[in-house]
Amino acid sequence: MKLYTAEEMSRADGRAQDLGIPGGVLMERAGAAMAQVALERFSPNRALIVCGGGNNGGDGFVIARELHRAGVEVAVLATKDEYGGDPAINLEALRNLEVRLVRVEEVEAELDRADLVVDALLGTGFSGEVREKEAGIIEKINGAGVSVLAVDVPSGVDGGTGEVAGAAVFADVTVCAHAAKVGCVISPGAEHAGETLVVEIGIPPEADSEPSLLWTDGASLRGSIPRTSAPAHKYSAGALMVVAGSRAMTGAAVMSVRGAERAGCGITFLATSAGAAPAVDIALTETIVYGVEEGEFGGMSPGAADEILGRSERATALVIGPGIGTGEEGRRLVEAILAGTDLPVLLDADAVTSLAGTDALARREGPTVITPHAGELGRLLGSGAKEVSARRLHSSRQAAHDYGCCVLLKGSDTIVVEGGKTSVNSTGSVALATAGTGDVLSGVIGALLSRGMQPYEAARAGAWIHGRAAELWLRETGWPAESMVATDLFDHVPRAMGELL
Ligand SMILES: NC(=O)C1=CN([C@@H]2O[C@H](COP(=O)(O)OP(=O)(O)OC[C@H]3O[C@@H](n4cnc5c(N)ncnc54)[C@H](OP(=O)(O)O)[C@@H]3O)[C@@H](O)[C@H]2O)[C@@H](O)CC1
Ligand SMILES: [K+]
Repeated sequence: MKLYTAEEMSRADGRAQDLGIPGGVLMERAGAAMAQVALERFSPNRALIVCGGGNNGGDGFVIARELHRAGVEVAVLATKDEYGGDPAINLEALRNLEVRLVRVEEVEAELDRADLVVDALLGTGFSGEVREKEAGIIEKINGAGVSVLAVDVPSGVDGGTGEVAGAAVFADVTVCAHAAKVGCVISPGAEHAGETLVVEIGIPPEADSEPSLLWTDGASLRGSIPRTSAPAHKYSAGALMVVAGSRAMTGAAVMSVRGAERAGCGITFLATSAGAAPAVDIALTETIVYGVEEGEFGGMSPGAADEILGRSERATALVIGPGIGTGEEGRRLVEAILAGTDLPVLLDADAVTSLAGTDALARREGPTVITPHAGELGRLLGSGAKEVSARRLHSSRQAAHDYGCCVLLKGSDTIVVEGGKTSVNSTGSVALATAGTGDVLSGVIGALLSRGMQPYEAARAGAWIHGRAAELWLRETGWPAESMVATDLFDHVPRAMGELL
């Protein structure tokens, strides 16, 4: 699937028109294809088409004409007094056909009778906060409990970022013209979009440009995972040092290491607190477990950094963070390890949190991936979880820029950013919203780093494999998503990875 921002879409549209394809033709094809989706998905009897003053509204007029032609009883709200260009032409056709045009005061009554609303109020020409009049219409649509098909992007969602500053339509299906709009796949816009579909509208490949955001699907990763070829030994297949766990959190260490094993590490080492080591050792048959000096709170003490660095001599990458605990000791330990190695490092969970307010990341020259969720990134940036959740694309890009590392922002729309590159992951399930899945992810990406993948590619691939493993578990068990536990992922990580080879 191709992802376009509003600017990229309007560039492609402009180039198509420069090539001699009239804008009206694009609008006609968009509207006709979207009407077809409406008919197939919803089999409506009575549809209300809500049309704004721009080309999104113009698409809506075409949809209205097509639904009318198919025998659907159609009512159209046109919010602008005077239309111009292609929308005006299509509105005129509706008048000639005597399609019912309703006033904004009649919207509530129409919503009561409709079994489908087509939201063609605002498209890619919108950003910021919806004005009062349109916000009122959006609230009525959301309150009506009627199925909603959104045209191109749910009205009120910023098509280029997924940000929602005020009122925004909640759609069941969003049908995008030519390319999926970024705002439909990044939260919170993604939750407003429902299912996102793309229809062709006649823009030729000659009009396309390289998108600034990549959709991480299987095809974009196939062949990127290094294979172990003969002659191989356990170190050449990837040797990962995992620095994880504390007395209170032994599971995090186990899950990170086991994720790494299944993602193909030749050998795994674990450094954990001396108190946690015996329990962890029993759970990790294939791993070399080092119980290191323990600090005050049952975690590893900063003084353990030298031993950990020494034990990492034969490692090809490190994972630091799962279950190590936050606080002063954790911070000093992480800083000391980072200062002592140029190996590729993945920092997760507590390690990310503990680096807030330090320059340890910005100073570091070795390849680095951080894998925070919104709360952890909020603490790191000093902006808070709410701000990160509202501006996920902006926040992950800011962190990648400020800290000069690869950032993987977890969520249903996992975003990976490094330098000028940004991607959004395509796999996953709500099943992953359970304790320990993040630890597994750190191990999977750590393994890929240890096997020689570059940070951005390792993070993209790891996120895809992790999400795909959850999908495979759901498919195989048929169990409710809520019943999955993180350890269920282990058996499915290899199969997910197998799909990329
Ligand atoms: N071009 C293409 O590639 C193709 C585009 N296509 C379609 O066109 C769409 C893009 O059309 P677009 O550019 O005309 O903008 P659009 O989304 O209709 O928004 C403009 C309207 O929004 C209004 N408005 C703005 N801000 C507002 C606010 N805060 N609160 C309230 N209202 C606000 C603004 O009002 P104004 O400020 O002018 O009074 C104006 O009326 C695209 O999504 C796709 O569906 C397809 O037909 C095929 C090819
Ligand atoms: K819309």
